Amino acid sequence: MAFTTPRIRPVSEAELARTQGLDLHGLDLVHRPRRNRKTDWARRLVRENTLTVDDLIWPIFVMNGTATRAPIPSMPGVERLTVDEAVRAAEMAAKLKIPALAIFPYVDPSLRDPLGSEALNTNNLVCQTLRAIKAEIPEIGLITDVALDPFTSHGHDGLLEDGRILNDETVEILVRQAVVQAEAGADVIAPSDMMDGRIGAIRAGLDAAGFTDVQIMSYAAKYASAFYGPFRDAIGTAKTLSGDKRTYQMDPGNGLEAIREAALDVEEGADMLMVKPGLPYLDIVYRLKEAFGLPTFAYQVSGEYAMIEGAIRNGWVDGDRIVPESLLAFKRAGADGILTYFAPRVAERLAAQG
Ligand SMILES: NCc1[nH]cc(CCC(=O)O)c1CC(=O)O
Ligand SMILES: [Mg+2]
Repeated sequence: MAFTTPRIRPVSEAELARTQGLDLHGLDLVHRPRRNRKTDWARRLVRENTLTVDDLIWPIFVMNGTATRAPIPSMPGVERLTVDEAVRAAEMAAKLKIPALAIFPYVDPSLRDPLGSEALNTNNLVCQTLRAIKAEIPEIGLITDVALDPFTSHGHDGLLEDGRILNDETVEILVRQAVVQAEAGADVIAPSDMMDGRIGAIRAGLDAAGFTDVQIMSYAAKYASAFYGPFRDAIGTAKTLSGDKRTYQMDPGNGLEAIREAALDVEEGADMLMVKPGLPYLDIVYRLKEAFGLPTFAYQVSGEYAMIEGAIRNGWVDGDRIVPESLLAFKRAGADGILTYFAPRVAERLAAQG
């Protein structure tokens, strides 16, 4: 029989240390921040920021056809939806109380041309989706992307001439695109093109067409980022894009420039600001919220989604915890809401928690 030392009472770690010759003294502390973390109720009581379903905007991808969902390989768990499926998704989102959807089209390649003409077709995929959702689920907010990249054969957000992006000519088309979207039922116009002067021009165009109540959420600080890779797979521009977008999207090294860009958009009439990408640019979210105090949003973009979801699917991180933590970080930085592909999953969890 193995010999075991009988224990009269449990020995604390501190006592054990003492028997081994370590002399431990208490600290004479007034401040012990850990007191506020001692229990779950105390932690909840002092928590500065929380994530709620009201913080979520769900970006969805739409395509032609009926009753079909097509997986996007670089965004596991995300699918392109035909318009009827998008209506079902909107219904599910409204049930979960997600405030708004952001709509992005996969435009049939045969409809793409150098001018992005299909963007102005009043019956294009975006307009069809807007009308279909508005008819059935009027209570959900609909945000549309203003930029030409889903519609151009070269994959750029604006018009190209000898490899140069034509700023002012592009803005003229974007104004018409915004009006076409507003006519089809868009509640919020979100220009993601980064042309100079487009916010003021779009505001004037919307007002002249009678859409004074349509809001503008400006992608005020949008960086030229590799984190958009999977999105370009989703809308089918990854292969066609000629060159890169560094003459209009911002240099990742710049912070002060984001404040100047946002100041112009505020002056030109933006109702809300957005920063994109999200987690790698939280300093920009913080700075814009501090500087302008406008409703400020962040886009947790496709590449961020792919990184997190890829790690979850490999079992490397705990998805139930890492997703809400990543979104809470945006709130802490000052964001009023987050565009995230995790929106329905998070909304479901929040609803289950009550
Ligand atoms: N106007 C383009 C646009 N609108 C939203 C995204 C990216 C969103 C994401 O990566 O999830 C992009 C990509 C780009 O600029 O090439
Ligand atoms: Mg600008």
